[in-house]
Amino acid sequence: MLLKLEHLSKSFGGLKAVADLNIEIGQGELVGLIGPNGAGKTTVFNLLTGVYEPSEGKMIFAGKDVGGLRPYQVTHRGIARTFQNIRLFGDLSVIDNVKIAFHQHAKYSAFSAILRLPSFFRSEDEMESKALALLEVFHLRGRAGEVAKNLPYGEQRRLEIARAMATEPRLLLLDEPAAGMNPQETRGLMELIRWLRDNFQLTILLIEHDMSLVMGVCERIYVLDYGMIIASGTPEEIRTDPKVIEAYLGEEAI
Ligand SMILES: Nc1ncnc2c1ncn2[C@@H]1O[C@H](COP(=O)(O)OP(=O)(O)OP(=O)(O)O)[C@@H](O)[C@H]1O
Repeated sequence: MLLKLEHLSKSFGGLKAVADLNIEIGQGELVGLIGPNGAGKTTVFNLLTGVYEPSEGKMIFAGKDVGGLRPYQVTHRGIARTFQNIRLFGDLSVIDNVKIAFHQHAKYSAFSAILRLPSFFRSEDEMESKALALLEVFHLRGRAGEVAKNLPYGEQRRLEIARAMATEPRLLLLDEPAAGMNPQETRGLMELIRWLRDNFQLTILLIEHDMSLVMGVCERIYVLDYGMIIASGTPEEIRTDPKVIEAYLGEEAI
């Protein structure tokens, strides 16, 4: 098991945003986390990445408790994320956005081996080649010199994932990666997510409201409502679960 959340809870004052959560994710799995607005999904990511400390419970990643670690320590352990609202260095070039992320990279990685690159980059040239190789993967190499904020929205989202990948994670957390994308961009994103998982020995946990993406790429799905898991299973099981339909999907989804 790569990630195990045991009785994880987070309270804000009287509000239990996450309540007694139990989640297990195996190496290489592609798992979805869905649920209505305010269900606690982003709070789970904030707990996992050290933004918040759990009120109760444990988070075991790669056999070690990551509860109470600072965000940079979590990155070093091999967990990376993207945000619901894109967070890039808008005034910097596309390639500089990636280079900055290299500085926070994790120790463990299949990344360098896959791109056939040495795992250490002593010179600026080496850093440049590694950044370009990564941009190539995300079909952004031609944009390397452009200012990040000038990219079309879908490309900014891809750049955000590229930056997360630059830290060489074992677990990638994607918070609404399809938000604001048109259907064609969403289809491209689905292919990219599958490709990343398959080629980087990556495990992916994603939050998403776009059901075509969730049902299309996830092998397993957890459904949160009021901080609690109300269902988990395959996309087919989730689609037809009466509790999920009532709390989230609505009758029209059937
Ligand atoms: N820092 C905070 N302080 C107080 N309450 C918070 C804080 N962060 C989240 N909450 C509350 O916790 C609950 C869960 O919020 P969270 O953002 O995790 O939901 P979500 O499932 O990600 O929702 P959405 O789909 O709208 O992004 C909400 O009621 C929210 O208002």
